[in-house]
Amino acid sequence: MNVRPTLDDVRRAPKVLLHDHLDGGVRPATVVDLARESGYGDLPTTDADGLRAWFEDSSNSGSLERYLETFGHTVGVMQSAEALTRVAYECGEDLAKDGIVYAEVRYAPEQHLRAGLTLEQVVEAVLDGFARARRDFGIRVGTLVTAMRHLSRGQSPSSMEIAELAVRYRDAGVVGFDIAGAEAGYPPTRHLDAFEYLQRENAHFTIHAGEGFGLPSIWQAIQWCGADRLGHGVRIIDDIDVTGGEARLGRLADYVRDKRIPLEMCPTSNIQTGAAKSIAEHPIGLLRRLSFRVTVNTDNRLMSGTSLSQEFAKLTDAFGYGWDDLQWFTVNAMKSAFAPFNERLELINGVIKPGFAQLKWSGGSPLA
Ligand SMILES: O=c1[nH]cnc2c1ncn2[C@H]1C[C@H](O)[C@@H](CO)O1
Ligand SMILES: [Zn+2]
Repeated sequence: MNVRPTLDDVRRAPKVLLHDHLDGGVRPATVVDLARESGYGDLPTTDADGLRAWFEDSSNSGSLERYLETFGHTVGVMQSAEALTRVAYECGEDLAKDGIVYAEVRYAPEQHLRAGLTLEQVVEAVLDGFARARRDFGIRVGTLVTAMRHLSRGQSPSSMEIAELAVRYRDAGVVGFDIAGAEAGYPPTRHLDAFEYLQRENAHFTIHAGEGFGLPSIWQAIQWCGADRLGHGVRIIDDIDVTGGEARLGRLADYVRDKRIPLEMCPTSNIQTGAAKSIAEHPIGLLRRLSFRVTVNTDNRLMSGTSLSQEFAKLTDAFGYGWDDLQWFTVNAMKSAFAPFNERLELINGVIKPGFAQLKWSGGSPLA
């Protein structure tokens, strides 16, 4: 019997999330609280429901640059150690309640220095919030520190300083590094020194690439910078020719698939920024059929009004995915995580596979 999981079923499944921004997942009520406490006066409204709607509406422009403008408000209220710890703790709680067992959450430390915190204080405040969430909700969260790719060269802190931060805190819960921000006009190679340093240090990193810009960005991220994973990577589709019914892969797409380079796909976010037209037309359908190493992610739960379970439920509706597909995406994500091998193995064999087995045989609701 083929069984299609409902949203409630998906929530119960042990899931893995690799691409989620700390400043893109703040609870609207917390943004309001923190604005009041810190005297931040620029919020478009101080009504939490109104603010939730404002973030979602403002993020639907079809442009990555406009989408990114909304972060001014979340970053604006995350300028103290207390605020950062609270946001991280609540993030851990929300992810755990969505059934996530392992997550990697990213943020740009350089954006949280306005009230006088040092980079180290920012990192430690966030780690503290996630450590508390682990104690209270059992969820394991590794953090990625992000450098903003559009900041001018030579500016302080540089992407190199953020990379050094990742290495300094690698044994304390920072599992990797990332670059984010506007992609067009800001190629990954601007930060080559940081990526080369991380490679020499045997450290992990992912790069937002193939979202707001196409194949050259993906090519640079992999072949110049040595990215372990691609943030989004949706535009790899431009290197796949599907005319005539059979998919023909170009050299770059072939390489990405052959090397099992993980794609951190974020369907709803891609529609909001114009990287994909609709869920039904999202490249994830084809890429999954072609067995790329695809993972499913949220990107920014606040801006997209979403959760990982909702992303899976949308895909299930659009592509008819069943439990086997959901487990495949989840195991892909766990295999691709920056956590140590033993921890990944333990979660796959001890938590994910038994959890899905139980749901498959008892929890699923039969297809109508
Ligand atoms: O999807 C994205 N693409 C590029 N940059 C992004 C995306 N989502 C969030 N960001 C930026 C805005 C945040 O302030 C920053 C760090 O989390 O990363
Ligand atoms: Zn992102």
